[in-house]
Amino acid sequence: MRTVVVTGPPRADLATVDALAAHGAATVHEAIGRTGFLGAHLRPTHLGSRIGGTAVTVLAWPGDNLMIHVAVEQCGPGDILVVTTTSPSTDGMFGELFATALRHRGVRGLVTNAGVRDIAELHAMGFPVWSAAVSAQGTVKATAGAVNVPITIGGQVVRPGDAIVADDDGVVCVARENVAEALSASDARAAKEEATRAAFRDGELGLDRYGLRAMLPGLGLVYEPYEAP
Ligand SMILES: O=C([O-])CC(=O)C(=O)O
Ligand SMILES: [Mg+2]
Repeated sequence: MRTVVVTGPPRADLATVDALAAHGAATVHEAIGRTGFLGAHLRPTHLGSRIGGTAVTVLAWPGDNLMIHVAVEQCGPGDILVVTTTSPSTDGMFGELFATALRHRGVRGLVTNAGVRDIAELHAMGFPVWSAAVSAQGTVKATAGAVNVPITIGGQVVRPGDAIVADDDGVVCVARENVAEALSASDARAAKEEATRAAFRDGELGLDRYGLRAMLPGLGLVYEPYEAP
């Protein structure tokens, strides 16, 4: 494979990405029409992080982390490194040394559908990582791949400079040209959910609030409404 390194992709506006990330992955995913989700197989190595940032993408060979070393130099403040391999691999190609180098450059986290390691150290550092596997298996540094080309994870295309929102619910990608629109849709969804939350707090049922009760007979559902004592 020919190595492709593109410097300085057009990045989504970071202030808008930050506002988007505050809504969290599930809200953003819903607000943009249930698209952009990178898949339930990507899990955080430790719970409790919610980050947003702009993607620097890596296409590496399985069992080979050379291109992550190449990519580190392309990363700047507000970026999130997003790594895939040319064929499936669970090898631990990223760990606390890379996290240390990325943090120095202002990178906010790592997303990969391959494997990572040094979980205790990553946790202690508070460096957020989402991966498809955890593995002590080491990797070589031998094969050229690509940095900052469009990649695919979970059927979702991630282009350099796209917005990434990641938290305990998983990872969502928003195309960089759609970030402002995604933010207003997420703001609207959050306002709607706040009103629903207040109604639920007061005892209103989803069956009534969403107009579902009228549908039930048509679905053949026979039920007795329950009157709480
Ligand atoms: O160096 C490696 O091969 C990956 C790793 O464990 C680290 O980044 O700490
Ligand atoms: Mg290590």
